Amino acid sequence: MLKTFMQLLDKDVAILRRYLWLAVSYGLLCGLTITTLAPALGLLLAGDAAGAMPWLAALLTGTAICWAWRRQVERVGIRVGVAVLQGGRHRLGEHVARLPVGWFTAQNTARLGHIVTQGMMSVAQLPAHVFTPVICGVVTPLVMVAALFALHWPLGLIALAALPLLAGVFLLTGRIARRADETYHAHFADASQRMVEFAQAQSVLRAFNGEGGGTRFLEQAVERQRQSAARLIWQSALAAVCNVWAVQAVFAALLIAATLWMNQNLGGTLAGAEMIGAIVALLLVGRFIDPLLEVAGYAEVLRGARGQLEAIEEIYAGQALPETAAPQAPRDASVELRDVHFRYAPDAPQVLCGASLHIAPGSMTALIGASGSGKTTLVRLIARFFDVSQGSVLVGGVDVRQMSHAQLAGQLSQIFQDNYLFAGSIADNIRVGKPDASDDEIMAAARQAGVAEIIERLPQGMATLVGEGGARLSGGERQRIAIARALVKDAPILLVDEATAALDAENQAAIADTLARLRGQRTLIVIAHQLSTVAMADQIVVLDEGRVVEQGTPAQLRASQGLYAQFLAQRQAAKGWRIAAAPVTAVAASAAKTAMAAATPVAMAATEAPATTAAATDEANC
Ligand SMILES: Nc1ncnc2c1ncn2[C@@H]1O[C@H](COP(=O)(O)OP(=O)(O)OP(=O)(O)O)[C@@H](O)[C@H]1O
Repeated sequence: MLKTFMQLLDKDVAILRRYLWLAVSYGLLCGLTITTLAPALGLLLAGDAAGAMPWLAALLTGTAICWAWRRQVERVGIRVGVAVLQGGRHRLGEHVARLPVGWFTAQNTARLGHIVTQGMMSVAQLPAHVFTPVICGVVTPLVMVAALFALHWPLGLIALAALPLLAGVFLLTGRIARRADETYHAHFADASQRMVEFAQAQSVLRAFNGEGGGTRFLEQAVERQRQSAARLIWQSALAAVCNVWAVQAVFAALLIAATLWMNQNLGGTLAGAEMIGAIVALLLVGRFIDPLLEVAGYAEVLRGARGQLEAIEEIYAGQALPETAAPQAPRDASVELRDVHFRYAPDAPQVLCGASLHIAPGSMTALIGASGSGKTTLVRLIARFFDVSQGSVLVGGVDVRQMSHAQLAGQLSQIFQDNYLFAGSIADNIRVGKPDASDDEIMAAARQAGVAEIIERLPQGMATLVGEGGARLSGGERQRIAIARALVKDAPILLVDEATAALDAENQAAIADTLARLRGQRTLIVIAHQLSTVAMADQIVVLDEGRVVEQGTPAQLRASQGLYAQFLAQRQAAKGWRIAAAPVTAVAASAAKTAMAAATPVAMAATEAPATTAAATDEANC
């Protein structure tokens, strides 16, 4: 628990140490103050009021100091909580930002959301509201054990033996409810994820609702959450009752021992001082039990918080991609893959099996292949979303693992299918590519990406708000803004996933036009879906089952009668198309026209090639 707190606080950890020191010394002070009751009461019962005065004065002073000390403990506890909320979220965010993109599964994303919104708040409240009474509830009885020993050693012995016994009971009951707690949190995260999915997938759900409940997944998740919540409540109540019973059992044992001692005195065998001692001991027993009851009451809260802290620990356990201590600057805008093997997880099938290719600076490369052949994975590896399992990826002649994150990011711009627009204006979203871009630069990128035509139609132009995730725009408009954002960055290498499936012909043409304009200015690596794009490439790379099976100019591949030539022939047979080996400028100029006229994606053709699935792409195939 403390380790996670220290991780969250990092440089602010000194405040946690100060808090712990204050809380422990507060517990000690409380214990010492309570024990002054013993001589004070003893002397008063013996009729020595004058002798009791210094002890009563000590009791009063101790109480005043305890009160002031407690205020100080709480103040510092609140500062720890504030530091957790302010710095902890930030540090967790920094850690998560360094994790490979593969970490962001739906489950991890939901868990992160739950931690940042709810978990962090509960954790931040712990020092001020939970740790103080718990620390005090552990330290104070320890001091009182010494006092009980001094009064009557059998009582001290029972009290001492009770402490590890109670700790054992608390741990046991904590373990019983812990599994229920873990299940509840897992189901809570799942239900939250399903809720978001439900909201986002309304169009799909409504389209299929008649067929019998697309909401089934959400209903099942909510039901699982309800059941696990009921189990958690039941088991938590049971644990709380067991804890209190255990403390009451200790109280009963001490009471019996003290009463027996008193009975002995009533029999007249012991002196009056002993009798007074027994009465004082009874009082101390009561004060010994109070803090323990408080700890028992907080055991459930602590267990719940432990679940949150463990979830934070799991996030911290995610391994960031290693950064080199001696980064090397890229020499040019080339890209090279050398015998790259890759799988998404140790037990997952191999996705790339010895892929090698070289992309010259300033050239345009079209990646094509059947669905699942590894095109997106290959591009992700160039951007170092993950590290290769074997082989190497070089950007500008330098292994991406030997470059700093900033150096690599400075070389690359990306336009992927899942381009996300932030809630803000069109200009804000374009500026994400280059935060210090001038208005002229933003406008130039907007023009280049065809955004200028969009803003002309909008009354607020560049200041138009796009909504969360760009929800107020069409798929094509979002795509163009994402292109402008990538262009304003002005990186020498542009990675493009030509997501045209959801775009209309006009937008497809705009994208094709943009690519044509950029040709020769940057190194373009395009997962090509349009035959027009493929045709304007300097080089085509055909992937099949994670391997580069063909590589060359469009003319060379047509002539080689391989996979590329096959699907070209299929397309031509189906549509009567002809991809002319026209000069590049002519192709570029006709790109928009081609896309408008035919718009048959390469991916479609590629799916007609021998089917490739992740399951088929296993070790044996590599
Ligand atoms: N995050 C991931 N975790 C595990 N496996 C993945 C992940 N992303 C992709 N895969 C698997 O890797 C294989 C290659 O996927 P990839 O997306 O690279 O193919 P692709 O050629 O781009 O396909 P498409 O044209 O359909 O987009 C597929 O079998 C896919 O299931």
